[in-house]
Amino acid sequence: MSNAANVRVEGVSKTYEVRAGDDVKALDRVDLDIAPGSFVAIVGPSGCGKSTLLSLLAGLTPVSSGRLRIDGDEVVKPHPKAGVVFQSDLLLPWRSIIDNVLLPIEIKGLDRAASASRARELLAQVGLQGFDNKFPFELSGGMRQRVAICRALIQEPGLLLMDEPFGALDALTREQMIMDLQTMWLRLRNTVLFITHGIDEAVFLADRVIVMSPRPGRVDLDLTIDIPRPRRWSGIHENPAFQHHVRQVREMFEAKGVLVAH
Ligand SMILES: Nc1ncnc2c1ncn2[C@@H]1O[C@H](COP(=O)(O)OP(=O)(O)OP(=O)(O)O)[C@@H](O)[C@H]1O
Repeated sequence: MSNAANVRVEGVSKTYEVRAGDDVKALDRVDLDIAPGSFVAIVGPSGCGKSTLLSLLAGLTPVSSGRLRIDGDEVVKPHPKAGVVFQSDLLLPWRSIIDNVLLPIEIKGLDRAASASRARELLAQVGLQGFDNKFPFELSGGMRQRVAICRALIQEPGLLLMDEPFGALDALTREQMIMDLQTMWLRLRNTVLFITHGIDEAVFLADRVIVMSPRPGRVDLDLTIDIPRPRRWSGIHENPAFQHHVRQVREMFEAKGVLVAH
């Protein structure tokens, strides 16, 4: 995608002021420079500030200090180039599938009719042709999450921010979605920031895996994953490069006491 965005995180800290004297420091001076068109996964223990980082980049929460930039623009509100997918699909139950996908177009006051065929095309690409006029309650969890991804893609985001998008799915559906996401990204080549608890899905999908420390989150490890693409999930666990990178992440978690070695 020619509009793939560059992301810069410059010394970003975030403290939530819950009540006086009881502040929560979620992120501590995080620096990241994400090249346009790269797929970056962020893994880290629960509560280390992964979702916070994504929410800051989405322009939904202000930083406490430091600076975030998307294509050079300081992020102070949702950036027009960024699309977001959360763990829960957040579809509107009273709108049909196609109307859910077209929601961002309506919000931006763009021409709905002009985008309807693109919406159908996106739905077809994720195996949902013919579902346009169904409603969210008629779809499975995996199908709904595909719709949420289409809704983010309708704006052709140069930056796709994904917060544990497959966390709520069963193992088989998750596997299929991981493969589908790779296929989609190989076609679009936009910049993806993908947050996950799954070390295997991070190493499988990403060009770069960022490992964060326990709270307050900092960057502990920045790994380049150079396994050729397209990668195949079946058999990946026997791939020596894959095993090596998974081990590197696990060893960092063990060193930080996040995982206990047996
Ligand atoms: N709106 C908020 N107000 C106060 N504290 C918050 C808020 N959002 C997050 N926190 C706190 O900030 C810390 C980081 O939370 P965050 O959700 O970013 O972590 P995470 O790494 O995404 O966790 P998980 O992997 O469990 O989803 C946690 O201690 C959390 O309780």
